[in-house]
Amino acid sequence: MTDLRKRLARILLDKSYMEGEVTLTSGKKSDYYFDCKQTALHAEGSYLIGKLFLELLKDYDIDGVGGMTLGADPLVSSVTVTSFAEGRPLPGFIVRKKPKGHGTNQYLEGMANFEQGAKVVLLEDVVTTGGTLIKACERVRDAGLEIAGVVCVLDREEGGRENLKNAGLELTSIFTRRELLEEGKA
Ligand SMILES: O=P(O)(O)OC[C@H]1O[C@H](OP(=O)(O)OP(=O)(O)O)[C@H](O)[C@@H]1O
Ligand SMILES: O=C(O)c1cc(=O)[nH]c(=O)[nH]1
Repeated sequence: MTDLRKRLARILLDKSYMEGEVTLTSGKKSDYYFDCKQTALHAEGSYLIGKLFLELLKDYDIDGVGGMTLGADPLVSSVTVTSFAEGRPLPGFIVRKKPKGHGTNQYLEGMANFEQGAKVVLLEDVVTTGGTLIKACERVRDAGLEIAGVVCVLDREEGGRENLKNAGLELTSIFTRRELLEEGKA
């Protein structure tokens, strides 16, 4: 797994890291940004994310994974495909930012693969304040699922872990920002 982490760190730093002033989802300003989708939609990046998330999930007794669109969409697919290939099939679901508005008018997509009370882990690409994950968790609980954990590719170490803890959620990450920069150097 060390080798996989190193390879993922290189792709993240190469494809996803950018410097320059940006406004974040929370409205905060930052002088750097991780566009994680560039890595999650890269062939090897997608493979590595699936493998490393599954490794983080190996001790979780869960029925599936999900996450808030759009960042989590490719992550959910990576994990479902990899889980099948590795003999531990985990279905996935996606949480919409707004209810569909017509047809089923639902927030969650993919629910035919889940029963009420199913235990799930929510996936996230980048955590800054944790606000997106907290909102996703509310919607998932409202739909009758149980949250067994929250995991992300990158924890920017800007208070998200603490905010999630205050909301009763323990964050696990493939990388903290510090770890990513260390791994990328070595
Ligand atoms: O921890 P937070 O402060 O909530 O910030 C992190 C969120 O911000 C980004 O999503 P964005 O809102 O840009 O939406 P997108 O994935 O639809 O592009 C990212 O994908 C996370 O979901
Ligand atoms: O906080 C955010 O909105 C955010 C930060 C970041 O580095 N990457 C991202 O996709 N969102």
